[in-house]
Amino acid sequence: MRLVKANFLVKEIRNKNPLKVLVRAYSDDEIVPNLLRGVDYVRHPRLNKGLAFSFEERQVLGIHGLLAGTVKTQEEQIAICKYSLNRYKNPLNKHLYLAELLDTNEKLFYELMSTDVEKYLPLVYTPTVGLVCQRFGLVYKRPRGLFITLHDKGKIRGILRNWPETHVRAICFTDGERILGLGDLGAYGMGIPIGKLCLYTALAGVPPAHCLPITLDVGTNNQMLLEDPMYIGIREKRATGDSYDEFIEEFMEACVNQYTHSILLQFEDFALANATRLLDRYKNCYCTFNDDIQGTASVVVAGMFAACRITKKKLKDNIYLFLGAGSAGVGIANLVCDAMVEEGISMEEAVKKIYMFDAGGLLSTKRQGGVPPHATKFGRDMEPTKDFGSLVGSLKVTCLVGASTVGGAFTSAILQQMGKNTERPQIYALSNPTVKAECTPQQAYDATEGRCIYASGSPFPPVKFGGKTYHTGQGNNSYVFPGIALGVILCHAHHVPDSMFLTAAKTLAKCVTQKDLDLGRIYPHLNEVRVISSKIAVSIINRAFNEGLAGIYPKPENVEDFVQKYMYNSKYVDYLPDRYDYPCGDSKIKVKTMEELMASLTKKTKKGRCK
Ligand SMILES: NC(=O)C1=CN([C@@H]2O[C@H](COP(=O)(O)OP(=O)(O)OC[C@H]3O[C@@H](n4cnc5c(N)ncnc54)[C@H](OP(=O)(O)O)[C@@H]3O)[C@@H](O)[C@H]2O)C=CC1
Ligand SMILES: CC(=O)C(=O)O
Ligand SMILES: [Mg+2]
Repeated sequence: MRLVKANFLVKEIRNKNPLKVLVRAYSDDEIVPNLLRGVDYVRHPRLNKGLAFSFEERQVLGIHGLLAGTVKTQEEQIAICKYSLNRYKNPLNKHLYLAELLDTNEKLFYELMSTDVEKYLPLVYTPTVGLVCQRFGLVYKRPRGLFITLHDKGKIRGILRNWPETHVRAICFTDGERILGLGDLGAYGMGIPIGKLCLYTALAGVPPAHCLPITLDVGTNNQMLLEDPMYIGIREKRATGDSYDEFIEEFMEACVNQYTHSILLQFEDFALANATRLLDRYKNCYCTFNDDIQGTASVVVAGMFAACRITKKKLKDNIYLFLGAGSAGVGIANLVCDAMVEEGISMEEAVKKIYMFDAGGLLSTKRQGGVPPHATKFGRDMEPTKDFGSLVGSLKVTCLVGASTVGGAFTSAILQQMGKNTERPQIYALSNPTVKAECTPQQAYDATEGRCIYASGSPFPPVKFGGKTYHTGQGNNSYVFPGIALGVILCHAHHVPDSMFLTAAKTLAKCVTQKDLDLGRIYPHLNEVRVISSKIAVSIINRAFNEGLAGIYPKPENVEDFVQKYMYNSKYVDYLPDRYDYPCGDSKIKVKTMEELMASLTKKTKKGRCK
């Protein structure tokens, strides 16, 4: 929501004092709050500017005296925020400071984020968000999203109506069962949709008012939480079977009924048993995607495309071994196959280049219990094995992908073997948060004589090797899901097919510069991500029109402009534009300066026309 124009309606002038006015604020796309008093501009995080209200604004809004006698620019305020943040040593405290800022001054929060995304992202997202979720009972202060519990069955639409924003365009929701690599955190998982949607705005400029975080509280099987006095969710074992499915079904329908069929529904951090099943059920009838399956696939394939420029090979020239054959692992494997098919080999040939491992060992058709249904495509007709390390050597793996939640699983022996298999081994340690990473970049560089191409799900400090410093990149879906969402929202896409994730991967890979590659990263600098998101959005909109999936007509003449115009601007708005159109009684006052405004108001009040 951008306040482009603020029209002030005189509602009441008490004691003939034209400065005490009640005002009504309009925006370009909605009447924000219907009737605001001046003080609401200070109290409402969306409108608040702190000490940046000019003296004129303070007079007109009747807030003079509520603020200290100095006017500070947004830039000066940012400097104070940075100073305050630096004083906290603990990331959780830094997060709490930022959350407080968001709750009091939304624009200042997003403007601060925009000054250094690389620095602030880890505080609102992984790894700190993992800690936030684990402590959510302590962190929780005020509603930043909706909790819908199993006991609300039959009333979900009514709960959606309670959300105060009317222009919701995207919902990110979790049932809290697989929060990062931390497992079942039940209602404490709320930190994830809040964090993800914060990135919609910070990384892709989707207006905050258009985003709704939701936790579907269906219970938890985490005994520690069930016994935790601070736990904020329902104290029941997780619902399963029909009870769970009916609940999800009602939720999906309620969202569409409340916000129309073009509402974007992002599944986040569902456990494997539900993630693929629900995506398959809903992807062709709702505008929906699963970030862990599809978003992750997109970012990893982008990294692989960029890595091709280093290895001088194609995707089809690699042998891939995955540790973890869950939502992320199988999602990536499927998209890599699609990309290899585009390189000219058959799907059958592509699948043969991929080997997958889960907790039960190699996905072998001969193993006891067979291959899980979501991964049957990757079942191998090989002897079962649980010896991951030996497979790395015997298969001559060139690309190692970790999405297992097992921190340190890529031992130095495994990494050394990767260095023997190929000149430039690719190592993706994707599990989050940091402690769950399959290896650190330093370990990967040390074990491969600095020859590896590395990416991790969570950020790591720079690597020192052979007298050089490398800045490895973050293979995290945050590079793609905000931009994809931006495109989908803008063109009212009917669905979000896998092809869109491949499109996003190609767009992201093109943004990687030679300088990035030289620095050791296969992703662009995070501080570029807003521009990248807008490029991804453009490519998604073009794809939606090409595939007949766009819900708007006609196609905008200039898609870049179309995207830019929508994107949220975190700079403060001047609430007193230089020409007021000031309805008063049955006539309008047209003035250019504050002095003219005051003079006109006083004149009209004396005549008794503006009571
Ligand atoms: N970087 C990024 O952008 C993203 C990172 N992730 C991270 O990836 C990790 C996995 O996520 P996701 O796929 O959704 O989770 P899932 O629960 O769907 O899958 C986990 C997989 O890891 C396997 N696994 C567990 N323990 C072992 C073990 N000891 N040895 C081998 N395999 C094992 C599981 O096997 P089994 O089923 O047999 O138990 C399963 O196949 C998480 O840490 C998550 O944070 C996820 C999405 C995005
Ligand atoms: C990044 C992400 O989505 C996850 O770790 O689940
Ligand atoms: Mg996730």
